[in-house]
Amino acid sequence: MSSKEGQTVIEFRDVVRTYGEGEALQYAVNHINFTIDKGEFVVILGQSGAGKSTVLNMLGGMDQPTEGEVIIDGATISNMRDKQLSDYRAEKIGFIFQFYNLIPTLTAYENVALTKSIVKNAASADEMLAAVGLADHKDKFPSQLSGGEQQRVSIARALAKKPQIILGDEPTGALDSETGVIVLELLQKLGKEHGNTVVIVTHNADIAKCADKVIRMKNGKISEIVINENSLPVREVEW
Ligand SMILES: Nc1ncnc2c1ncn2[C@@H]1O[C@H](COP(=O)(O)OP(=O)(O)OP(=O)(O)O)[C@@H](O)[C@H]1O
Repeated sequence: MSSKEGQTVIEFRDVVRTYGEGEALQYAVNHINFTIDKGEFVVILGQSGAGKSTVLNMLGGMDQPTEGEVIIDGATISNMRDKQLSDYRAEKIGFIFQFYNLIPTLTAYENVALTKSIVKNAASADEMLAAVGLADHKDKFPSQLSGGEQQRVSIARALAKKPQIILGDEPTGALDSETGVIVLELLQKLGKEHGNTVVIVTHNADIAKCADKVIRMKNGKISEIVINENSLPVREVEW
C-alpha cells in the first residue's frame, strides 16, 4: 500500500520526555502528536536541542516517554518491557547513524552478515551490498572505504534485517554534498520501491525538500507539520 492510501504505522500521542526534577526539570519533548504512514519518507527538522534525537530514540525503542504513548504498527511500544522492546528493535527497526558505527575489524561483508546473529531470516549480505552498489568492495575494511561507502555499508546492514522502519540520525551529516545525495537517493528509493518507512533527523532544511512529510520541532514542541504532495527527487534539489 502506498503512503497516499494512508496506512498509519507510527503514532505519537501526547508524548512527553523530561529530564531532571524540581528546578532542574527540563522538557526535551513537550506534548507532541504526529502520525507517519507506511512508505513515507519523513524528515524531522529542527535546530540543535530541539528534541529531534529524543523523538528518534523513543521511536526506535531506545528510550521511553515520561508520559504519552508511542504506537508502532498497532502495538504500544511505550508500555513494553525490555525483552519485548529488544524484539521490537530487532524485528522492525533498521538504524543508520551519522558516523556509521561499523566494526573496524570486520570487512564490509562481515559487518552486514553480522545481522544474521541478531535476526532470523536476515537477507543475504551479498544481496544487500549489491543493492547499495558495493558488491565490488565487500572484502574491504571500513578504513579502506570512503565516508559515503561506509554509510552505504551501514544502510546495507540496516536493510539486512528487512526492517519495516528505517531510522537515521543525521545520516548525511558527515558526508560531502555529492556523497550525501547518493545516500539520500538510496533512502528515498526505499519507501517508493520497497514500502519501507524512513524517518531521518536533520538540521539541514534542504533535505526536507525531498521528504513526503516534514515535522519541524522547536524547543521540544512541534511547530509545524508539512505534507509535501510534490516532494522533489534528491537530484533536483540544489545542494
Ligand atoms: N540524557 C539526557 N539527559 C539530560 N538532558 C538531555 C538528555 N538527552 C537530551 N537532553 C536534553 O534534551 C534536549 C533535546 O535534546 P535532543 O538531543 O533531542 O535535541 P536534538 O534536536 O536532537 O539536538 P542535536 O541536533 O544537537 O542533536 C536538549 O536540551 C538536551 O540537552
